[in-house]
Amino acid sequence: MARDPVRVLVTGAAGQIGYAIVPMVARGVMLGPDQPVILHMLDIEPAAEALKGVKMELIDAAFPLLKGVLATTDVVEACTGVNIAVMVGGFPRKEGMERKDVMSKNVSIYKAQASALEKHAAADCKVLVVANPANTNALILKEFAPSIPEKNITCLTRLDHNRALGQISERVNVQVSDVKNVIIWGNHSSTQYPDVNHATVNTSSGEKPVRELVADDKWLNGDFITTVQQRGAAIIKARKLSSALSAASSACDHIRDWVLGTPKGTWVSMGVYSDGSYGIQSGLIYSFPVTCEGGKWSIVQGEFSLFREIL
Ligand SMILES: NC(=O)C1=CN([C@@H]2O[C@H](COP(=O)(O)OP(=O)(O)OC[C@H]3O[C@@H](n4cnc5c(N)ncnc54)[C@H](O)[C@@H]3O)[C@@H](O)[C@H]2O)C=CC1
Ligand SMILES: O=C([O-])CC(=O)C(=O)O
Repeated sequence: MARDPVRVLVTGAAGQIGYAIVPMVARGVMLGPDQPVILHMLDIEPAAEALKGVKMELIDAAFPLLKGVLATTDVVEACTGVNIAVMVGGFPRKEGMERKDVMSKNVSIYKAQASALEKHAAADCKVLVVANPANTNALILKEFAPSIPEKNITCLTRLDHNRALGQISERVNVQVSDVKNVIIWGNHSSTQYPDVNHATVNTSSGEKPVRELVADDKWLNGDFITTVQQRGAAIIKARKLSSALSAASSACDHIRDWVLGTPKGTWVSMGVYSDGSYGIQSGLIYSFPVTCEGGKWSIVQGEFSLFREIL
């Protein structure tokens, strides 16, 4: 029997990440090849024409899984009945800025959109905040939408996680799909801590620790960390625009694993509300290693004595 479509909201849909992510959602990259979707796309009035153009292209692409497209500048209409909300709307930083420098502009958007989501989204709506500063925007959304369960509000640090996997795969010269269990701790900002102390590489003779294969602690404790922390700035310097295709792809990874589950023995990094694990203040939105099952995430516990020492 055909499945009911899932309604996926993308805010800021006329922007760079929006333009990259909506075809991914429509093609099944986010929710799987058998899951029909209805896209709700929100942007603001000055981008209304561009948003119309994105809708036209989605129709022209004739995606078999795409069962409807709503393109609107009305936040209530956009949020009504959505099961998944990917919150990209906001302003990106420019070269030389930190992500917190867009805080005053973007935080007010999340305050305003929280109540529309709270009142009009489906009761079990899963929310992913992408717009920067992502942890803060998610925290604001959580504070201003108190009836959305805390567990349903997350932010994107999967891009940092994927960047860490990419750096290790380049360094050891293995497929990125053979590297797993890096961890991004903290904020999606230059203060994050990319941790490879429990990461492994799948080799012909079994799983080997990343530290053993890289065999260069100076690099792992130095340039590796700063490269991941500063990758967003490096992309802005090179492209004169912030990362978009990798952000869109990582946002799909985040939602797919949350909804469909993480593979056995694998964890991923998600910005989630802290329950006090690892001594992190309860209620903050913080990136932890998580596993997902049955549409729920859980913080991986008890494996990381080394991280405790760092703290
Ligand atoms: N968490 C992460 O890993 C990443 C986060 N980002 C952040 O994602 C955000 C979007 O980036 P881009 O797509 O490159 O920016 P963009 O400027 O290309 O697109 C943003 C879109 O949001 C729209 N917008 C502005 N205010 C809005 C509102 N109140 N409601 C709905 N839409 C609104 C704009 O009109 C624009 O179309 C930025 O804050 C950026 O820093 C970017 C890359 C990675
Ligand atoms: O660096 C930025 O401003 C965009 C972003 O969050 C990233 O690429 O990680």
